[in-house]
Amino acid sequence: MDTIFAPATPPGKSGVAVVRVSGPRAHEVVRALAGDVPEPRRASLRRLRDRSGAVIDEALVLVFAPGGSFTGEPSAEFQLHGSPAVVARMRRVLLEEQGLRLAEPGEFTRRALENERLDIAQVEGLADLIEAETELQRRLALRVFSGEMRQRVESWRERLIRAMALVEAVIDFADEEVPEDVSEEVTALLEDVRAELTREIEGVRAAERLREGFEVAILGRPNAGKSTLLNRLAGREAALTSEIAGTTRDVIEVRIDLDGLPVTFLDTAGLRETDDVVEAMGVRRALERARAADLRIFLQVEDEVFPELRPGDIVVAAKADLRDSREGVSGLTGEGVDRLLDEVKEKLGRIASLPVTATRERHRQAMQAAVAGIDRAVEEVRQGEARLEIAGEELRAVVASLSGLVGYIDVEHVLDEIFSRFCLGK
Ligand SMILES: Nc1nc2c(ncn2[C@@H]2O[C@H](COP(=O)(O)OP(=O)(O)OP(=O)(O)O)[C@@H](O)[C@H]2O)c(=O)[nH]1
Repeated sequence: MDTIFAPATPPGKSGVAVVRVSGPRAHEVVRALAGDVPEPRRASLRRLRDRSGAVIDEALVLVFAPGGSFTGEPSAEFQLHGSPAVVARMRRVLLEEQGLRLAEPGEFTRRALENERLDIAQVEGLADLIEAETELQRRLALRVFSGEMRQRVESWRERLIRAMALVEAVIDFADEEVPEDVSEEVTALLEDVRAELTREIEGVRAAERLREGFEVAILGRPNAGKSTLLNRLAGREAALTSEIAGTTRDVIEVRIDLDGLPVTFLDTAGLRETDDVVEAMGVRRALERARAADLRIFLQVEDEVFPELRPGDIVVAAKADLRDSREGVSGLTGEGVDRLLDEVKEKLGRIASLPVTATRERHRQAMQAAVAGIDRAVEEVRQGEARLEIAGEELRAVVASLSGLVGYIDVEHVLDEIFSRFCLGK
């Protein structure tokens, strides 16, 4: 096993730059640079020197014993002064004098997984945590990272195994007339697990939105004031506005942190029949994006109707500043914008508040397969004693598919997907 190292902090100037080292030779490297190996987990100030004795930097050194490190290996962290020159010097010493290898993106985490310090769902949570930009994303990622998936899988497994044991007891003692009717208890256990899985599956879409961001499309006639509203939301001139109808032709996106909800607002071409080929393409694209969006805001100029309107969408009067009633929203003056945002928050927040741990398509598929397997098992049990053996087989497959959610084995393709997005030093 190679001993690897990587800067854990981004390149550039900073107060402190952290360089991590992990692998069998980590402590030996600390001794070579710092003169001794400080007590594990105690921050110790040391003068780091290269082989010639020249000082590299004065740094805090943190040593971790194999059982108590992130990777599960002997490891160490050097907290250097955050200058590009210090980090470059350190890097050269570790590469050339100590013969270490620069870690690949995600390699520390991969080792943590291989040493069973983390399960695969936690690795997914960690990836999301590093990517988290908003408060709700952080909370969701932390829940997954903290190992909640493993707890749930464990509780499903226990009940499934109990059901399997009951089924097998009947099979084993078939000749001895032990079998009282177990089908009721088995079915109850299975229905229980099934209900929880279904709830998780229903939450995946919401969790995915939370991870990747919600889309809210702004729609309406040309000149309704869509671009002006978007710019108001963005706090900058993201979209061109003009008194000429048909100004916006492509979809313009603005990403906003709406009290923890990651929301992308889409400004779209005004909806109208047009002979202009390019504008018509814009209208078509607007409608496509609006269809896929999580929520649509229709800016209403008069009392036109919107065939694209769906339940839950928002219709709001445009250019409130020109109206006697002052109802609606005005991108120009900002009137009604907070009210509109509250409504958006309320609607998206409802989607985002489901208490799920399943956050990815991979989880959904495994759970869906488990539900299908449970359904087949329940059906076999219903068919009577002769079919119990098949029911048992089904349940074994269900357990396997749920174990895969947190499994340590068979995860290569999952890892490649996750680690391709990891940053260096994690
Ligand atoms: N009084 C008033 N004028 C507005 C408001 N919003 C937009 N306008 C004006 O209406 C005109 C059209 O605004 P845009 O924001 O470009 O409208 P749009 O819906 O994006 O138009 P298209 O890109 O053509 O679809 C511009 O002259 C704006 O200054 C508003 O809230 N109040």
